[in-house]
Amino acid sequence: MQLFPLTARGAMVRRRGKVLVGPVDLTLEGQGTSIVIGPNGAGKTTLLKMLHGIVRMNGGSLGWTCPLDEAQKHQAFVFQTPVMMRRTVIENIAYPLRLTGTGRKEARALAAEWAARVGLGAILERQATMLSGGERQKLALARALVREPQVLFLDEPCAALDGRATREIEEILARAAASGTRLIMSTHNMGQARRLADEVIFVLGGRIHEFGPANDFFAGPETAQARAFLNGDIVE
Ligand SMILES: Nc1ncnc2c1ncn2[C@@H]1O[C@H](COP(=O)(O)OP(=O)(O)OP(=O)(O)O)[C@@H](O)[C@H]1O
Repeated sequence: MQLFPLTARGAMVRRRGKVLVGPVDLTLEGQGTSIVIGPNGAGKTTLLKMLHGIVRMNGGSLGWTCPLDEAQKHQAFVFQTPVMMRRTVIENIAYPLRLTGTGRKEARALAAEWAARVGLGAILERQATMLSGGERQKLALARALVREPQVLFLDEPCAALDGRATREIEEILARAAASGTRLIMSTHNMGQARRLADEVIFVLGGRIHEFGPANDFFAGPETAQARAFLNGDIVE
């Protein structure tokens, strides 16, 4: 089943009387990698969670080509600081499959396969809570990808990682994208945005300020705010 396009119309998240995101009008097609950028506090995290359907909206609508609960089954989300279960690496990766009814043996076989793909094949039996930041993020990616989601949302997955771990994570993401997984990801790292983006969503003050092909955006943003942001100026 093809979930896309994802369509947001006047979508809005408000908390304590303050608009955090919106109104957002956006249509995302089923191809490529969308990178969400913007200043601190612009609403990137809230936007991703809203699109994924895990924050309550206070207005507008969000729709896939199928009902939201059906669409949920084909989506995954990787958080900036993923939570590890107090179990082994392989059990953490197998867990989402077990939840959806896959038998133990098959779940473990698939988990081992994904662990190897993300470079954790040698530490299957290690306690996940003992992993380094980079290893945790790789585990989180394997745990998300093992379900073969159509779309993977990622919120700053490399924020706390060193260069090497960042490069390894980018390689995993590039492979996922090449095999057809739709990525929608926020980052503070403009180098990373340029490397991974097919399309850019520039968020400012909770709204989508610019949206379009990454090449166009980086070659010549349309608005003064986006130009200033790319220059490293403070943008409010
Ligand atoms: N549940 C909440 N209640 C009230 N305010 C919130 C809530 N969640 C987020 N905010 C505020 O909403 C704004 C947007 O937050 P969000 O985390 O989405 O931005 P961001 O662009 O991801 O920021 P950063 O780049 O710093 O991670 C911020 O001012 C934040 O403090």
